[in-house]
Amino acid sequence: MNRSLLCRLVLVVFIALVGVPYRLAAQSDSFNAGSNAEWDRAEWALVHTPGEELFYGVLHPEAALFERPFSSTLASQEHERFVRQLREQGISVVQLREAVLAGTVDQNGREIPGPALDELRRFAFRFVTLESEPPVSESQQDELEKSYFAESFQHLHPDELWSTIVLNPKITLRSTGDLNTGVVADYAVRPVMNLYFMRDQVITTRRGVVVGKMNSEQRHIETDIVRFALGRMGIKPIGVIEEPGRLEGGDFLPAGDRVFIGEGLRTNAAAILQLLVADAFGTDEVVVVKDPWQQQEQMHLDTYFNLVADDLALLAENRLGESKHVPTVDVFKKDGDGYELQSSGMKFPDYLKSIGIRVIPVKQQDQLNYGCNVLTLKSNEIFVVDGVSDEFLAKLRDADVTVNVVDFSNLTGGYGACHCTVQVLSRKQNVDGR
Ligand SMILES: NC(=O)NCCC[C@H](N)C(=O)O
Repeated sequence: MNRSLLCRLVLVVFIALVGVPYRLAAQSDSFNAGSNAEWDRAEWALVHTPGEELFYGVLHPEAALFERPFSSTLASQEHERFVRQLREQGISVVQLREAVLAGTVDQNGREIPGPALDELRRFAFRFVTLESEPPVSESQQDELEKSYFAESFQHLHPDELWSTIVLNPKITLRSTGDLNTGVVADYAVRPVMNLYFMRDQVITTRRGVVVGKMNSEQRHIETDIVRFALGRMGIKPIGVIEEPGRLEGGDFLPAGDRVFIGEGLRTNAAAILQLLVADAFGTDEVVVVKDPWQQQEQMHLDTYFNLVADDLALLAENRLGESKHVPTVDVFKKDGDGYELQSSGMKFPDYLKSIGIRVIPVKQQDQLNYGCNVLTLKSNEIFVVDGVSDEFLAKLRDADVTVNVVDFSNLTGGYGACHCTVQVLSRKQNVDGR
């Protein structure tokens, strides 16, 4: 059986077995999210300046999926400066917190009663857990939650609802018998300390936003938060990845009439199949970059590869030549309503050459210092983090790339840089079509 037939058969069997696991819906008119190519001018971006949730992460970096110890206070300050720089570049930056709290507080910080606040309160309530030690029966638990606890939750200010969402508190009650109020609690939190990596919870294709599914336990609920925020912004996702799919935004790069999607440590074939079946990319070609080297320091495609212009890319040197870490590509082509597998197994650098993309090789030390994780503002203009070598910066400038250097000394401690921290929700297509 030839490959294209096999691929079609897989799609047909998949749909027959599980249905189209993917809800396509029209986008709201109020905000047109969509990104055609990584080198188009960035217009709107969603970010999150880390707050109280990051403090818990820096207490034990490895448990938080972080690279090394750093300060959460200094990381927040660096992020605020970065947001200012993005705005100076003309990008409309939306803070996740502002989107989540939209319509619930006035200019003086007073809460605004109404449907928006009710919805936020209901949403935030899902992020808090109440238990008893020793455990009580289900009906007693219900009673605990529905009456006293739910009532106290009604008094929380939107700021506290936000804290509930990012800290995920768990309260365990113990009786103190007749002493004082008769009860004491132990408090635990499961903070969303990786939330500032706003690239990862969703992908923005030329058709709109798709909500992903995070691979790690620490990041699971982030997609719910971002989805809620998008709703507040009037953005209706065109799809949501379902089990057993895993999709993280760092694996996705739109490139005009094709997209690159990494299949590796964080994103799996099941998610890519769902995206193909639903035509979520809306492109003629889908290039699946299969990573033979799955490890945390190059967890996503955007940690070792990036696009700076329609004919210029960055690629980690240890993904080139005869290295055993060279990825291969599966290339899918649009055929009628679906996609068919056109080729499989070509080496990624050879494929890039075949489509006219020049590669700037990024030395291992520069890759480790997040040299590939640049944010492309428009064709041939990028943000890169401080700490990469002068040699690398010179190579970029020799290739006519305008480079804006930003200080991420603490932020990179979380294992990511400029690209990882920004979800570009819309880019303006270049007039000449490039
Ligand atoms: N796109 C990216 O490469 N994001 C970086 C995510 C870092 C985060 N600590 C993680 O391991 O998921």
